[in-house]
Amino acid sequence: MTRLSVNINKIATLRNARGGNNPDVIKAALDCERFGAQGITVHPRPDERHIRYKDVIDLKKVVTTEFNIEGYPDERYLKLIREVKPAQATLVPDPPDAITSNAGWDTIKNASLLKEIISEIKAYGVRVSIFVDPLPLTVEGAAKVGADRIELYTEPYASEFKLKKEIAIKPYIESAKVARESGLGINAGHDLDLNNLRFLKLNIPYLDEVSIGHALICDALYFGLENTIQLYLKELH
Ligand SMILES: CC(=O)[C@@H](O)[C@H](O)COP(=O)(O)O
Ligand SMILES: NCC(=O)COP(=O)(O)O
Repeated sequence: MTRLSVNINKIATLRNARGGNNPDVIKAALDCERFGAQGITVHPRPDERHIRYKDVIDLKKVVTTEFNIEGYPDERYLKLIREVKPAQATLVPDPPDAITSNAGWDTIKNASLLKEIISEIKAYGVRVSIFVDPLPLTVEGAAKVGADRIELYTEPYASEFKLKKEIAIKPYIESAKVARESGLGINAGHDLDLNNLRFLKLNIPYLDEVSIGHALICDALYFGLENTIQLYLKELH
């Protein structure tokens, strides 16, 4: 079964736009779970443009599905992981000024950094996933640094999907095969939506989890949050 983890960053974007507490991020997370989400993902960024570090502490108290915290492993992120001990920490190589995530880790160049950080986080009993491009050698590198899972960065798939989906999916099939042979779990995320999700799932049926935020929250503006979550779940079955 492929779990749907809803990334609620953009709920926090809307909340922060007016400085109050509407929409309420905690309520939105609980509603996502009530509507069928099998996980909640957040990506607190250093500038707190959307999810704030305090949101993460508050969410930990109420989230009952898998809590996945994404981020660059700087000291503030590691302190948060130590304190919150989520089900999963997803390490992303984003610089602080990145408008959004736009690349995976170079698991060969960053091997010693990742090895040290991953063993620290795993010592807290937290599963570690690392965000990677769909490159077989990079995936092998993820296994060598001790990751439990990879998260395949799916923006290239999403942008090429519209032109030639059979070509767009190929590196992901290859990388998922290497991941499976290396004993890694397989997550995927970034720019997944109602148009491209089913084809990804059909071609990587053993996908453990997809984390979806931007497109899902945009869809919810038109279809409602409950209906939208159900629509995304249908694409995974
Ligand atoms: C790692 C990943 O792909 C998502 O966390 C994405 O970075 C969402 O971040 P924003 O919501 O800030 O675009
Ligand atoms: N890891 C991907 C994620 O959490 C959400 O990415 P997006 O759907 O907002 O592009």
